[in-house]
Order: sequence, then structure tokens, then C-alpha cells
Amino acid sequence: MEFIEQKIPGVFIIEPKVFGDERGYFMETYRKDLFDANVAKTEFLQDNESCSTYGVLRGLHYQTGEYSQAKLVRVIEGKVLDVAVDLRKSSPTFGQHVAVELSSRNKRQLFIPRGFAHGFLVLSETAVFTYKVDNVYAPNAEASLQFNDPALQIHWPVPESEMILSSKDRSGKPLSETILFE
Ligand SMILES: Cc1cn([C@H]2C[C@H](O)[C@@H](COP(=O)(O)OP(=O)(O)O[C@H]3O[C@H](C)C(=O)[C@H](O)[C@H]3O)O2)c(=O)[nH]c1=O
Repeated sequence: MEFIEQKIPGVFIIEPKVFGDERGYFMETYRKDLFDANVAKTEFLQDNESCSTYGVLRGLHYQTGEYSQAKLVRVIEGKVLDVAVDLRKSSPTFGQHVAVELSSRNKRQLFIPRGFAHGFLVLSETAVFTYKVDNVYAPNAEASLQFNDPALQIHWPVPESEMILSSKDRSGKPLSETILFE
């Protein structure tokens, strides 16, 4: 298992070791001892899974304040562009983002610390997205950052005319009006 820190410190790509043989493959997808030693001591409390069709954009979401969630995300079917935006106002990388292609083929995972907005755009016919979070769901603390806020300079590789978003995600707030983290 390899842990590769990204341009935003604390954000990591995790590359699992894949053991292939004539039956198929095996890989360890999470090891608490290795994760805590190489990324951050984290107690994940909830696992999520969603299935989406091509062009679906889920995000950019976060839970505010004490309900913030660190996330360990991966794709078990299909391909997505996964994006995390730094919303920590005291961070040297405030407002910057990491964008990584995650797929069932590359088997990459992305770790996103607390204090980030997160979302993904589906690039395959369908995508099954599964992830761990270190804080449970808190609907009253949910917030959405506008996915196409020019201040974020995120390049989404699907025309907006082809995107499928929830009404919540269509009404995300621009960075200038967003509830930030310390
Ligand atoms: C997130 C969540 C949702 N729900 C319920 C609430 C709604 O009735 C239904 C769909 O929720 P939502 O439309 O918020 O699902 P996504 O758009 O996939 O939201 C996620 O999208 C991006 C990718 C994220 O990073 C967040 O984890 C999360 O906000 O599931 C729950 O019961 N528990 C939960 O933890």
C-alpha cells in the first residue's frame, strides 16, 4: 500500500497493492495501522455507498464546524473525477483544490481531511462510489459549495449541459459566501 501526499498537505492518494492470479485479484483496501502511521490517526465511524450515471455531479459538500468529516473515498465500478476544496481559512492552500481520477481500474483512493468540500463527477456509464467518514451524518450541518464557482477554477471534463445535479447542488454557495473552517 503506497501513500502519496498531494500538493495540498494532508490530502493523500492511496495506492493499494493488488495481488492478481488466474482467479482474479485480492487487495487490502484499508489497514488502520498503516493508515494511522502514514496519513493521520483516524477513527472512521460510517461507510457510505452511492451509484450514479454518467454526468452526475455530487457535490461540493461538507458538514460545518464540529460535524466536519474526513473522508477516504474510492470507486468500485466505473470512473469519476474526484475533487476536494480546502475551506480552512487559515490554510496556506485555502480555496485550492485537488482533482484526481478514481476508477475501478486504477483502484486509487483519496483521503480528504476535515475542513474540505468534496464532490465527484461521473465519467463512465455508471459509477459506484464508496467511502469512509470519521463523523456521522448530520443533516442540519450540511452545506454545499457552488461546483462551478469561477473562484475555484475547477475544470470539470463534462459540459454543464450534460451534467445531472440535485437541486441542492444546483444552489451551492460561492466561496465568498461559504461557511469556512478555522
Ligand atoms: C450523505 C448522507 C445522505 N443520507 C441520505 C440523505 C438523502 O435522503 C439521501 C441522499 O443524500 P445526498 O443527496 O446528500 O447524497 P450525495 O449527493 O451523495 O451526498 C454526498 O455527496 C458527496 C460526494 C459527499 O462527499 C458527501 O458525503 C455527501 O454529501 O441519503 C444519509 O442518510 N446519510 C448520509 O450520510
